[in-house]
Amino acid sequence: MKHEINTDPVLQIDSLVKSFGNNRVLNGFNLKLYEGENLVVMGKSGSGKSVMIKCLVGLMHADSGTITIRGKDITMMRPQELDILRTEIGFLFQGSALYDSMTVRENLEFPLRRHKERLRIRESNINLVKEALENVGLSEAIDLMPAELSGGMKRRVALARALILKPKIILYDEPTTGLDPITAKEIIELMRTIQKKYSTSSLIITHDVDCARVISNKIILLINGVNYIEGTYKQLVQSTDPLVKAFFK
Ligand SMILES: Nc1ncnc2c1ncn2[C@@H]1O[C@H](COP(=O)(O)OP(=O)(O)OP(=O)(O)O)[C@@H](O)[C@H]1O
Repeated sequence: MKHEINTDPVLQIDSLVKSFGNNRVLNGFNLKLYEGENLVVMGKSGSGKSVMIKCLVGLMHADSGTITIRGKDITMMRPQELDILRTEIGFLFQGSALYDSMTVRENLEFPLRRHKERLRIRESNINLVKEALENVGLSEAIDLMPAELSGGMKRRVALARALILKPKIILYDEPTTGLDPITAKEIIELMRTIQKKYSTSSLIITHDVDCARVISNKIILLINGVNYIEGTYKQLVQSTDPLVKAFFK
């Protein structure tokens, strides 16, 4: 792992607390994502992974704690500032979330239209769209509608859209859910290729042990609202703790 020496995390969560009534979902959760790292967060269904992601992208307010992205505390940010910071982060959500009424090309142009000028990106939209589709091996799909794509192709297009503004951080929320094992492997390979090509830092939420094994530099298990344990896949898989073992059966 190439980090933790003389570098600040690109993304840091400190003592995050979030309750819904009496249900304390996050109870002092911490996370540090370093440059070029693939950090996987695993947790059982209902453990608070989505709540953590929602706090991270500003869709939900935490009760307490701080979230720092590239040195800026987002919990103190106004919506406009947050919108700008979001352009530095690519998101790949569960279910791909493409706009069904737009072609692949229009789906990819969407973030460009919103942010290109402010980001001072000079390249033409079409070149950026072509480059992004090339990166995910789908150049030929440029004029198709989402309904004409398979689940794996949709995930690739969503990944191309997440990459089009060349973000330094990518958040993957269940990137392989709903895909057959072969397509899931292809997506994992693609995530690795992209990480190498653009030196992105990735935070990956997944249930998929195979995905965690292949892609992670480090894994955090979110249990009872806290980082129950952190370590490499090798370290965690050797744990004798029944709570940890349950993840790697
Ligand atoms: N808006 C909300 N209002 C009330 N409770 C909520 C809300 N959002 C989430 N919760 C609760 O927070 C807990 C964690 O939910 P969350 O969706 O983060 O789990 P998860 O780890 O992402 O699960 P999964 O792996 O199934 O997606 C659950 O008990 C859920 O009921």
